[in-house]
Amino acid sequence: MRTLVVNPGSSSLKLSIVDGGLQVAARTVENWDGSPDPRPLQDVLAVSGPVDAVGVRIVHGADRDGPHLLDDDQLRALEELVPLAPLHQPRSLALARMTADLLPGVPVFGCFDTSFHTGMPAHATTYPVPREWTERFGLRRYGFHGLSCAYALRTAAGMLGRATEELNLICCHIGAGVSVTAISGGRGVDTSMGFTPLDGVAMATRSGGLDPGLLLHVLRVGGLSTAEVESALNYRSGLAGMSGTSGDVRQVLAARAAGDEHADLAIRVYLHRLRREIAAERVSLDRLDALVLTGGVAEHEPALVAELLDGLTHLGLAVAPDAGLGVGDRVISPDGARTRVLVVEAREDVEIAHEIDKARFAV
Ligand SMILES: Nc1ncnc2c1ncn2[C@@H]1O[C@H](COP(=O)(O)OP(=O)(O)O)[C@@H](O)[C@H]1O
Ligand SMILES: CC(=O)OP(=O)(O)O
Ligand SMILES: [Mg+2]
Repeated sequence: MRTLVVNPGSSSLKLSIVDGGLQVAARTVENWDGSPDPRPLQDVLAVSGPVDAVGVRIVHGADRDGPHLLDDDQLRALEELVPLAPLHQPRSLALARMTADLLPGVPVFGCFDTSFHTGMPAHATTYPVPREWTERFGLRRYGFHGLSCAYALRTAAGMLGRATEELNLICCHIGAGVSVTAISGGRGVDTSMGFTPLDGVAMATRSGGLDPGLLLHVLRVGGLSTAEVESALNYRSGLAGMSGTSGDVRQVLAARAAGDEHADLAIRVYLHRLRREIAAERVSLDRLDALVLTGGVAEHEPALVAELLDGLTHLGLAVAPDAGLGVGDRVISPDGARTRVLVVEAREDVEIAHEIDKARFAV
């Protein structure tokens, strides 16, 4: 079965045609401004020819477990989640509508970042706020990057020769969005992103978790509107906000190498928060088999990965001295290490096509 996968991230639009688990055509728009332009879709379809299904990555699916056919009712229901993922949800829904128009008669499925985390225990999903708020506002930790985690888990299991259900992993997705997830029994058991993908560690342009008192202070003394605060936390924080350079790790690293002290501090904060979160996720696992690093930064910045791991030796994590030279999915921990460290290419496209194949076969 041939599937067109549409993956709108916060910094890029990734289009991929997957057939039998393999990518047969692809098109990536880097530094994507979010405009729903049909041309990249038309280009990739011109290369691949007809497709049997479309899979759209949708970041917020609330408690939806597995792919859903995106009919008008589903799209309307998913529209209600826009305020909980303002960077992603509108883009995904616009693209779902556009592909349905471009490919009449081809089923369009939504596959959700949240599905992998729907089995999280209540002690990980519940916020310590008045119970009345939890019920009235539907507050809970959802977790995101679940399609990436599911693919990383399947790949790690293959690399380590173990069944997915028996592996205990920490998966760090380090792209424009960054998250850390504890995985056990084939599912997420705790994760750094929360009710929204703004929580957790520092990201390219997002702040990650903050002291709620800090936000109250800024609102009280700064006279800022909700929209101004939302925009600052989503687009002008994280690496971009701290460095004043860019949210792109490549540019911040270049500025640091040129002696820029703000870029240097930004990288130190970014790594410190990642290490803190990795240590925090460790408490949800009775044993850690492997740390899996995935996403554009993990895949392409071996020196930064080595710097990250340098501060994690107390968790039994280390990188082999010659690890930086590898490409593709690889083990980077030293030979014989009890806890392995893996770098796995983020392939949400392959995972989405896999989920749709499974769902259609089950019908
Ligand atoms: N050689 C590289 N190619 C692409 N991205 C890179 C490279 N080196 C570092 N990166 C980082 O990876 C980030 C993109 O990661 P990716 O997982 O593709 O993001 P997303 O899917 O969240 O848009 C870029 O912002 C950049 O900082
Ligand atoms: C959930 C999320 O942050 O996704 P991305 O990294 O693609 O922006
Ligand atoms: Mg991504």
